[in-house]
Amino acid sequence: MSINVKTIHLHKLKMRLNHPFTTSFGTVQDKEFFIIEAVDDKANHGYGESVAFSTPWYTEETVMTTEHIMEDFLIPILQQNSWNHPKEIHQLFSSIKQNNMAKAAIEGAIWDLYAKRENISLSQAIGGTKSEIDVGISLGIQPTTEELLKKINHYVQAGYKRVKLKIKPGQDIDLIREVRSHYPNLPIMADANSAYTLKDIDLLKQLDAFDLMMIEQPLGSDDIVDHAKLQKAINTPICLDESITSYDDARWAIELGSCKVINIKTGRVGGLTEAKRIHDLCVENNVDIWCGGMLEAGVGRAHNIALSSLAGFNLPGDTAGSSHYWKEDIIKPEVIVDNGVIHVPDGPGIGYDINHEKLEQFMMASKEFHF
Ligand SMILES: O=C(O)CCC(=O)C1=CC=C[C@@H](O)[C@@H]1C(=O)O
Ligand SMILES: [Mg+2]
Repeated sequence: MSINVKTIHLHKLKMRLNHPFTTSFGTVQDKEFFIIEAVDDKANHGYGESVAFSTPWYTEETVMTTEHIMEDFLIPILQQNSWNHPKEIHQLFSSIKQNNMAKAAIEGAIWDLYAKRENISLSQAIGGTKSEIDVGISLGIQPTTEELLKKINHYVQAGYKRVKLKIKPGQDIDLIREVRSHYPNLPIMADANSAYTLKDIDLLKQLDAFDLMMIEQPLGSDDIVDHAKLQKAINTPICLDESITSYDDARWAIELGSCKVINIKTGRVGGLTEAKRIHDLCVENNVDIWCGGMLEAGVGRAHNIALSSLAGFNLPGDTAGSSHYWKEDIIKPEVIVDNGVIHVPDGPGIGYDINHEKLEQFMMASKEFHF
């Protein structure tokens, strides 16, 4: 059955995070992004969310490049070509290089629309089987170690299954040692967001003493060669984030031995279809996987929950509850974490309703494109 899209809306929103999020390369507090709303001939509404930040510090994309690519290239491709299933969209968009977050935002709205037309959940539509997913918490760099320990305590009490700490040169070994001394058995991981080079190998070797679950993206954001050298030299498993932007990136990294874990984010890899291919590849090769986060609002979070319901996601993801990020989210009900677990919704599509009042409240602009 073909999907007869009538309109795509690009709603631009701005929402303020409860707490500024600081990494090795900057701080985010006000998040601008797009909610993509695709409407079909039967008045079904599918939703996607763009995850690029306002500055290109995580990948090359920004809120403005996302808008340009969606409006001037991706939506016209959908208007000018015939297609029947969301699985075809990643291939259809392949004439446009990179710009994966723009592609994922549009493809995500079409996946949700498809699932709603079929009256199945998004999880079911992509082949998910889990009814519950385990979640961890990602804590940005804090002003003091006392504040970090206070936050860790809060999330450990709430049942989160692991804690991810952001590290950077000067705030690494001592910080991890301190946290580990307070929590001898807590599953802890560290994310460096590319803050180190191979010259730091002796320092990175010291991490082996703290029994970390993994170290995420210690080296260059597009590197897999130096990561392979580092993985041979340290026991701590390396998890790649920024370096994996496609199925082929994952295949090459696995072949080279650049990592033992992959963090899959739909935005970074261009959508759910590619994310699922990477999932399948990791399962075949016994590579551990978990679902990363991009400080999403409710729509993006719901997509992450559906993705995490695929059987191969064997480690807790960065999909914390709505209230960790926002005073009020744009979905109803909000995402609730119950003792470290999220129950995967089984209603049609993303399984959460849009809170239209909140959507309007946070909307800065809106454009529509007719088919
Ligand atoms: O809670 C989340 O959504 C995860 C937050 C998080 O760790 C990240 C979000 C965006 C960019 C990065 O700094 C980082 C990551 O690298 O995984
Ligand atoms: Mg990361």
